[in-house]
Parts: sequence; structure tokens; C-alpha cells
Amino acid sequence: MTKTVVAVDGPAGSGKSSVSKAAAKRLGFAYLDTGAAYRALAWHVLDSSVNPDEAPAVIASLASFDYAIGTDPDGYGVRVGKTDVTNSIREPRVSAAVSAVARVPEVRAHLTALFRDIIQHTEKRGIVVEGRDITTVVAPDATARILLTASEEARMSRRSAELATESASDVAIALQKRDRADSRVVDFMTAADGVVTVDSTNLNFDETVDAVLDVIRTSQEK
Ligand SMILES: Nc1ncnc2c1ncn2[C@@H]1O[C@H](COP(=O)(O)OP(=O)(O)O)[C@@H](O)[C@H]1O
Ligand SMILES: Nc1ccn([C@@H]2O[C@H](COP(=O)(O)OP(=O)(O)O)[C@@H](O)[C@H]2O)c(=O)n1
Repeated sequence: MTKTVVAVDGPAGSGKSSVSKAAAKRLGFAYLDTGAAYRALAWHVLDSSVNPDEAPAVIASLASFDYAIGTDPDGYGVRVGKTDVTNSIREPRVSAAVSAVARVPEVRAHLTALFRDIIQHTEKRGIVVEGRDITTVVAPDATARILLTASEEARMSRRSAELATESASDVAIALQKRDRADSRVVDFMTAADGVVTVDSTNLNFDETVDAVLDVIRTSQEK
């Protein structure tokens, strides 16, 4: 049986995590959040008192980066060593440090190898993998390749609705800054050849999940 791999990319707040998770649940597939790995590494770098802007020190910290992530869409945990970092990797201090870590080529190569290993070893019939460079670098041969977008306004308001502890303008500024830094490293705003764009600006959550499931179904028929 060939495994179905679904690759989903897009900017922050476009709905990648929530929509991919829901699609994986509906299909009985595994789910891999690659952003969680970049966040966990940023957490590890900060926890080791390494400056995230110093690439050689970030590269050195990969040797002690003992990372584990679950792939069950019904509840997955993220661990670094013995520490459960599932919640702490969402803290603003980690969001602010993650782009610096993610722009280091050695970091990207290390994590890409880790993702491919997880994809290869999943025991389910398929896996939905989401991030920034899944359709282009991590799994360019995926069965279905999707770019999930939404207007900047929609993305900001969705994200600020989640982070009740921060003001909407703080969330918007941090998000814009991170997208700008990230898009210097990977182009996740334009669909590569063969990648289908799903624009969720005017779709509600369930409609977006259905649109993604449609793309997956069509790709499986090919
Ligand atoms: N089409 C949609 N309509 C309304 N809200 C959405 C939609 N897609 C996602 N959301 C909500 O937007 C928020 C951000 O989505 P998330 O999956 O975390 O995005 P990303 O992983 O791309 O950063 C979540 O609270 C999610 O439930
Ligand atoms: N495939 C990926 C996934 C994430 N990332 C980095 O990891 C960060 C966090 O990703 P995320 O998916 O958790 O971010 P959100 O879009 O959920 O806010 C991004 O801002 C990128 O810097 C990446 O470089 N490549």
C-alpha cells in the first residue's frame, strides 16, 4: 500500500495547523506540525542561554536537541529531552526567536531529515504535513500539495482571537515581522508548480477543511 502524503504550506494564521489536523482526523491520517519542531529548537536555544542570532552557537546546540513529537491529530505532545514543551513553544518569546533559528541552513537540513524520517515511519495510511517548505523541500513528491492562504487582515484577526493575553496590535506587529523574516528564507506566499492554492479568506473553518479534503481526493484520483 502506498502511503498518501499531504503537504500544506502557508503563512502564519492561515489555518495550516487547525485545518490540517481536522483533515487528518477525517481521513484517519497522521498529522505532523513542522513549525512545532522549529519552535522547540528555538525553546531549546533560549533554555540553553544561546543567542538565537548567533548561527554557529545555534548549530552547535543541534547536538543536544533531543526532540520528540507525536503525530496523532487527536492530541499530540512535544518534548525536548524530558521536558514537555507543548504549551511553552507558543509563548511570544519563542515566536520572536524562531525565525532567527529557522533561517540557518544547517538547522533546516537537520530538521528536514527528521521530518522525512517521521513521514517514512508513520504507521497510518497517510500523513498530513504542514509548514512553510513542505510542498517545495520536505515532500515535493507528496500526493497532494496545497498552499493555504488568507488575507493578512483575516490571519491577524484569527490569531489575535486566540491570544487573549496580548493586544491585537501587538499580535499583528509580531506576526507581520515573523512573516517578513520567514519569507526571506522560504517562499510560502506563491504556489510552486503543481501546488493548489486554497484561499480561506471568505471560507469558514468547516468550508476550508472541505476545500482541502477536495484537493486531497482529486489528487488521489490522479
Ligand atoms: N477558515 C477559517 N475561518 C475562521 N477561522 C479559522 C479558519 N481557519 C483557521 N481558523 C482559526 O484561525 C486560527 C489560526 O489558525 P492556525 O491553524 O493556528 O493557523 P496556522 O497554523 O497557519 O498559523 C485558529 O484559531 C483557527 O481555528
Ligand atoms: N516548515 C517550516 C515550518 C516552520 N518554520 C518556522 O517555524 C516558525 C513557526 O511555525 P508555525 O507553523 O508554528 O507558525 P504559525 O504559522 O503556526 O504561527 C515559522 O515562523 C518559521 O520560522 C519553517 O521555517 N519551516
